[in-house]
Amino acid sequence: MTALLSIRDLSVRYRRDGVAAVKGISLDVGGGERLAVIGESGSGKSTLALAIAGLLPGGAKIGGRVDWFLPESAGAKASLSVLPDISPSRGEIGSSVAGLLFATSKIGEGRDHELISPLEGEMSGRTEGGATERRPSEIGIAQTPHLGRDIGFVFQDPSASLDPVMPVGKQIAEVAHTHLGLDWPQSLARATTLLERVHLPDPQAILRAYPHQLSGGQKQRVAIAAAIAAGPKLLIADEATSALDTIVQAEIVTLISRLVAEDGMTLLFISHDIALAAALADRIGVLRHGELVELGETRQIIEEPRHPYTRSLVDAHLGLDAKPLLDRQGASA
Ligand SMILES: Nc1ncnc2c1ncn2[C@@H]1O[C@H](COP(=O)(O)OP(=O)(O)OP(=O)(O)O)[C@@H](O)[C@H]1O
Ligand code: NI
Repeated sequence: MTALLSIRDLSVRYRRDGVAAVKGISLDVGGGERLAVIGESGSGKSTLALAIAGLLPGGAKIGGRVDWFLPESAGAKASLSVLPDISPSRGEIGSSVAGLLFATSKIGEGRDHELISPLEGEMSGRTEGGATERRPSEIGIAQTPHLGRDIGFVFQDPSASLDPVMPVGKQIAEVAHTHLGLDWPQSLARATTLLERVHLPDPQAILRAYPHQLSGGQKQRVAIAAAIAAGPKLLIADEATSALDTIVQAEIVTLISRLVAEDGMTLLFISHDIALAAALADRIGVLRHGELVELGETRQIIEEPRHPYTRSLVDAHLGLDAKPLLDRQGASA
């Protein structure tokens, strides 16, 4: 399996004097694989996801590196420029959750050296006012991802990623328009197709609906449609089903699984729920207090966990529910 991205010795500290939220994580994510990362609240799952997507807040201190191996047609070559890049849109990303999915900024540009400084320095990507101080790249030819185009990000709360005053069809179409260069009628047609693909009833009506007119599950389907609208290589779902009831949760997991297979995407599925992770992942990584304590094939993690903590997660689940973890299937999506 060819790696899509390679994470080496990644550490993130939100505060200079604070403990690291993730510590020394090394991990390769293969192209087309479905990797779940599980762990209890506060174990660093979101921090890892945000670091990969280049979405950590400006004050975060990052060590280690993340290298991407995007196909020629996708990621732009890393910029070796050391000129300051003053980008207002980049500043917005740190401050606003709404619109992340639709961010048009080239968040990844030149980021291989910004995101992960070889020194444990301040993250240089977003200083106040959006000014960027560039460091010469350590990596040189590595390619860098753009949020929206190369990475689709689905958050736990769909309301946070959808604009409340814009019809959802327009929000999805904008992603296609921005990243694929489609004209507006083509972008709207793509939005309609995507609404069909996420199994929303009456796509023509939903196209014109506002987020508040949709249920939580429907909003999450819209958020997923927007996340995949530009055909990203990597889909990151961070607790994307946690706010939904069990049945809708299973439907959304099945939906994500189908879309990932259909589009040949790589999936990073973040969850505190080992059963959900087992239902769709090829491999599972277990985070505890910011460290990756175990990483293995789903079957090995469930049937022969090596780390005592993984074992306790599996046992705790089996104690609650006798259904074998590996035999679960999501409901139809
Ligand atoms: N913006 C932030 N500023 C300061 N500390 C933070 C910030 N975000 C997260 N942390 C801290 O970093 C650690 C890891 O948090 P993170 O959100 O990555 O965990 P998580 O596994 O995603 O948890 P959850 O399951 O609750 O979403 C926690 O101690 C958390 O309090
Ligand atoms: Ni989280």
